[in-house]
Amino acid sequence: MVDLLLAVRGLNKQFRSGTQSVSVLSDLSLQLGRGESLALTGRSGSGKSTLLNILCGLEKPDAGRIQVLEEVFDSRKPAGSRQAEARWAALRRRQIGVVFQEANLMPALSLLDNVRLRARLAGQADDKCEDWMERLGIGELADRYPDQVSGGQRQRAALAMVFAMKPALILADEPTGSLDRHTAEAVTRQLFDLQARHGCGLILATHDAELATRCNHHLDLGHQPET
Ligand SMILES: Nc1ncnc2c1ncn2[C@@H]1O[C@H](COP(=O)(O)OP(=O)(O)OP(=O)(O)O)[C@@H](O)[C@H]1O
Repeated sequence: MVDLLLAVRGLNKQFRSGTQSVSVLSDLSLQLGRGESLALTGRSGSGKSTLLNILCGLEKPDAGRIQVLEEVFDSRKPAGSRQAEARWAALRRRQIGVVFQEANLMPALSLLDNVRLRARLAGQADDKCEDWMERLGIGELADRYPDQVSGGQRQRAALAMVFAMKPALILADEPTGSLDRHTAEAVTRQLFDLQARHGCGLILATHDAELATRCNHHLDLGHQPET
């Protein structure tokens, strides 16, 4: 039996703008085991990024229950919101690695120091950071600062940060979205290779149908109601 990493039940999320209410996620449930991968697909605006944000605690659902490892967040039994935020922050520091569209790099640190910092914050050794950067094809850019490299290179640095922290779960929003085909293929290989070696879970949002077929599971958010 697969060891469960993530279990989501009855997730609902609406956004309100003025008098209008837009339902983005409606009664959504999913499960992910250790070592499993899930592709989130769906038209633009179908809620992929919103779901990823909820799964790492950066966005609050209106209703639903989320279990990540041993931590449970249940809208019916709201703990103090500060306490819940602290538990989410601890998960993001050590267990959940996020690669979002806007790479989260510290502008005052070189790419390598960004990766090293991420490893240390997660309680990992930082001696493999240069190696991760090499494997992602940005080894030569180690001493550059985030504003001295391209968007795709920043995205790969963000991936190196996630690899260095050795999380239990990786959440990636269009991880190859700004890369050319050749680089995207190399980065994808590293991502799946890491996942297989460390047995972590992977959820990725993508518009790339071929990338989605490489995952164990596939969830199409396109059918979610719009209003
Ligand atoms: N803070 C917000 N306030 C109001 N509406 C929002 C907010 N964030 C997202 N939305 C809306 O929620 C819907 C889902 O957005 P989301 O970014 O999750 O979609 P997506 O599937 O990731 O899109 P894409 O493929 O274009 O990245 C969209 O209609 C978006 O406009």
